[in-house]
Order: sequence, then C-alpha cells, then structure tokens
Amino acid sequence: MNVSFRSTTRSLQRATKSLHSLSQARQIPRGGNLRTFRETQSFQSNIRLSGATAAHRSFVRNYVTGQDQQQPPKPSNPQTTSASGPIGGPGAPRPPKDDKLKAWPFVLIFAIGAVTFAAVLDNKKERPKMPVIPAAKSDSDGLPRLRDDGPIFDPKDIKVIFVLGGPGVGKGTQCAKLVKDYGFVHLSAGDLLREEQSRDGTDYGDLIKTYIREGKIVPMEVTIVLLENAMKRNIDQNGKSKFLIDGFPRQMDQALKFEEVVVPSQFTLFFDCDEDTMTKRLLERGKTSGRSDDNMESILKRFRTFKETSMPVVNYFEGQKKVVKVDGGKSIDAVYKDVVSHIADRLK
Ligand SMILES: Nc1ncnc2c1ncn2[C@@H]1O[C@H](COP(=O)(O)OP(=O)(O)OP(=O)(O)O)[C@@H](O)[C@H]1O
Ligand SMILES: O=c1ccn([C@@H]2O[C@H](COP(=O)(O)O)[C@@H](O)[C@H]2O)c(=O)[nH]1
Repeated sequence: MNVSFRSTTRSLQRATKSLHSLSQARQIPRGGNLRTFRETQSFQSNIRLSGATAAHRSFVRNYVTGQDQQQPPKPSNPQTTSASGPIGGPGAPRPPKDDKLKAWPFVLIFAIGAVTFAAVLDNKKERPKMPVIPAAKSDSDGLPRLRDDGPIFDPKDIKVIFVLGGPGVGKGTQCAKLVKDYGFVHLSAGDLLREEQSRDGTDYGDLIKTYIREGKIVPMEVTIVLLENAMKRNIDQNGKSKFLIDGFPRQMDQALKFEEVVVPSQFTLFFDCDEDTMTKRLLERGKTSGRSDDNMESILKRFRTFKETSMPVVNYFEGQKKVVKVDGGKSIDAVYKDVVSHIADRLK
C-alpha cells in the first residue's frame, strides 16, 4: 500500500513536471512544418542553375545551416501576479469550509489524469529509438541540420555512382546485379525513406508518407542524413567503399548539397525508357509490391516530378560529362550487358 502510494506520488510529481515543461515548450513558435516544406519545395523549384547564386545561398542559410533563424520570443514575465495581490495572502478572503468538500472530485480527476499521463510517458521512454536521424535539428523548420564543413569522405577512398532514370525503369533491378558481380553497396534513397517512414519513434513518418504518395521529393535534409548514415555504417562496420546510390539525387538542391557535404560522385548511370513501358512495369510490380505509389494516380505524378525536377539533375551532370546513358527499354539481361560494357573500366 505504502509502496503504491509512493509510486503514485512520484508519478504525480513527474506528471506535474512534464505538464510544466510542456506548457513552456508551447510558448516557442515553430514553423508549420509541412507548410514550410511546401514553401521550401516551391522555392527550390524556382531556383534555376544560372540564377542560383544569391537565392540558393540564402536558401541554404535559412533552411540548411539554420543561420538567420528567428530567435524565439522571450517568454512573458513568468512571475505573474494577480491585480489583487498574491493569492492566499494575509488579506485574502477565506473560502467557506465546505468548498474543500466540493473540490475533491476535481482533485481525483486531476490525479487519475496525471497518473495516466505519467504512465504514457514511461511507456514512451522504454521504446528503443534507433539513431537513424540524429537529434540535431534546425529550430526553424524541424528538419535535420546538415553540416556545412565540406565533404565528409574523400572521393579517392569512397566511390559513389548515382543511378537515375524514370520510375520503374529498372534501377533497382540493375543495381542488384552490379552488387552481385562487383561488390557495390546498393543504397536506394526510396527504400531508406520507406524504412524511416515506418520506424518506431521517427519524427518524419507522416511527412515522408505524404511526399511519397504525391510523388514529390522529400526535403533533402532528411534524405541526405539517411544516406550519409547508411554509408558510414557500411564503411565502419563492413569496410565497404563502393556505393550505388539509386534514385538520388532527384532534385538540384540534393545534387549540390550531397556533393558538397558527403562526397562528389564519380558519375551518373542514367537509364532511359518510354513512359508506356515504365507504366506497364510499375502496374505489374504494384500487384505485389504493397507500395503506396504503384498506382496510376501516383505514377502520373511521379512521371511529372521526374521530367520537371529530376531531368535537370541529369542535364547538369551531362554538362560536366559525367553521365553514362543506357537504354532501359530492353530485357533485364540485355540492359545489364549494356551497363557492363559501358562502364567496365570503371567498375574495378
Ligand atoms: N528490363 C526490364 N524488363 C522488364 N521488366 C523489368 C526490367 N527491369 C525491371 N523490370 C521490372 O520492372 C519493375 C520495376 O523495376 P525496378 O524496381 O528495378 O525499377 P526502379 O527503377 O528501381 O523503380 P522505382 O524508381 O519505382 O523504385 C520490377 O517489377 C522489375 O522486375
Ligand atoms: O531522393 C529521393 C528519393 C525518393 N524520394 C521519394 O520516394 C519515392 C519513391 O522512390 P523510388 O526511388 O521510386 O523508390 C519518390 O517518388 C519520392 O517521393 C524522395 O523524395 N527523394
């Protein structure tokens, strides 16, 4: 009895503390996340390579490095006093005695609520959280904060090949074959995002879900952190150094930022194919994939995003003579034969 009373008291104290910190936290304004993301996305899509300088620098300052953020306003004076002086002071009127009796249902309701709240908090604490996306976040938009101190890997040691092409062109299929024959690590940005979406305790589940269903590009901070962490794990734990990064970068800001803070790519393997063929493949895959975006409505949106947002990335690398183009419309084996013959000298 004594023990249970003590534990209830502890729970009450903890709950009161949590309620206090919650009410403090609510005073800090946060940008409406998804709206900020959407604004960011539309701003990003307005950035043209030629005019990217000032606008992009300002974008990076605001959304990537977290500088120029608005400071949260100072909380108003916490020592609030009532106009009639401190509550319960010597001159304060005393309540009639039976008011105490009337108060007990409220005390009971508060106690039950507080104990339940404390139990929920305890339960949350026990759930293990995988450190997939680190806690360091930008205060303004809730996205992971990216470093801005140059590439983390040296391209002499760590080789990255980007693999691009329309939805369903066969990027994943060809990567699997290259992994088997040449010992690459295959990192699919889409797979990493889907994994993060369903990870217990993630802050980004709803965000990723919405972007994938709409065929839009998840804010680059999330994807770059996932890729960087996956690369680090493979390098540290398995001594790997050759990476196929599949389905990334799909937007210019991702391409620029990844090469700036992770590592410059060797080249981009680009699979080309007509939309009819890709649609047939995706609808066929959709019968068993369980993917929320393998349906006609999402497929059309993905094609549009690919043409408007991802093709500029291919063109950008093409301008640097860093694209190897392969016809993805042939059979799986025929495509693979072309891949190997095009890049044989760079596969070792
Ligand atoms: N050359 C090919 N000929 C016929 N079917 C193919 C070919 N390549 C892949 N497929 C099939 O098409 C579907 C899509 O392939 P895959 O998942 O490799 O594409 P993807 O480009 O990685 O797609 P996404 O971008 O949507 O992830 C799969 O069911 C795969 O088996
Ligand atoms: O860099 C990326 C890569 C992917 N996405 C989102 O994921 C889906 C699915 O990607 P697949 O490569 O087809 O598995 C894609 O349509 C995007 O919504 C992303 O946001 N950023």
